[in-house]
Amino acid sequence: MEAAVRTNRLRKEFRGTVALEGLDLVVPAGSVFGYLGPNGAGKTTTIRLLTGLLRPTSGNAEILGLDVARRPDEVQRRLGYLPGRFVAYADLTGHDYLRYLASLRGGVEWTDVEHLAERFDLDLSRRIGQLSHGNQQKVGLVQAFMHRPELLVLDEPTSGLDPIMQAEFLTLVTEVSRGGATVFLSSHILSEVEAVADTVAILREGRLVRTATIPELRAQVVRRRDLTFTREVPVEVLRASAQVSEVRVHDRTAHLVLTGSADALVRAVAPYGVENIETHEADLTEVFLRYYTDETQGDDQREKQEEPWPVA
Ligand SMILES: Nc1ncnc2c1ncn2[C@@H]1O[C@H](COP(=O)(O)OP(=O)(O)OP(=O)(O)O)[C@@H](O)[C@H]1O
Repeated sequence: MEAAVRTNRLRKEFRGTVALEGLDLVVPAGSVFGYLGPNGAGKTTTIRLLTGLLRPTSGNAEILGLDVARRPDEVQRRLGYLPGRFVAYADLTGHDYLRYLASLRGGVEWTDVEHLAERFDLDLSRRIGQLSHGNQQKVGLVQAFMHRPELLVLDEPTSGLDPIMQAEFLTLVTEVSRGGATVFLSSHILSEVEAVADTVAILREGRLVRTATIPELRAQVVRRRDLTFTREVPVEVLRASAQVSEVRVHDRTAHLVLTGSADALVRAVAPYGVENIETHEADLTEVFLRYYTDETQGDDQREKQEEPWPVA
């Protein structure tokens, strides 16, 4: 598999603080890769290592087949990079600033800049210092995309954007990805990652805790139903059901984890007098948050700790 980004036991320590430990990442060329983790997990540190702005304590990173520490200039020329805190020259207009960057970089079609500014409803004639945070962020986005890079490394790109602009950004990511570019996207917003990413990596306390495709994570979403019966819970029927993987009983209510069809289950238990069905639709957020908080415990222990009802 061709990798746009590959890291090998990448490690970064800041005077006694280990920000990143033994990171082995492979980002397939042409993919949209979501990079997630709670505050302080090491996402920005990773991105600064990938873009050659920091030197690793040990290990290495390759971008588009180039060793970043050895060839930072070439890496930076070929990337599109949006830093987490985008700062530009406040006294320049968006137009003059982007012209300046385009002349430094070379290979920029000015019509691409104009189209991007139009898409993001960005007024290039205003001084950057007078723009709102969200509009400054748009200048950052335009400079990251304007030279049609093969790889985009974006640190919290939708920070400050309103929902319409967030949606526009996601459309742009999808378009460049269809065009063959790779997008490495760090984010706190799970829904946007879910909407565009093929693969996500979850980082916690400087370590990678999971890399998975969105369908793999979706398969972990637990569907729960609480069925209350008019008389005693038909425990054996529920346990024998192919639709159910877990049964806990409290009084006349069965708390279930569904693995199959809810309709089939309801038909199977209808003769036993179902009084009420409550649905708890979990979403991907629940899966992500499990990795953010206590992944080290593993699923078995978690189940035991969360057991508020007697197990049938
Ligand atoms: N220049 C630095 N000097 C000292 N410690 C640093 C430095 N940069 C980052 N750190 C530490 O490294 C760890 C990871 O920080 P990093 O900014 O990479 O996290 P993050 O995942 O990007 O967080 P956030 O989501 O809050 O932006 C933190 O403990 C942070 O305090």
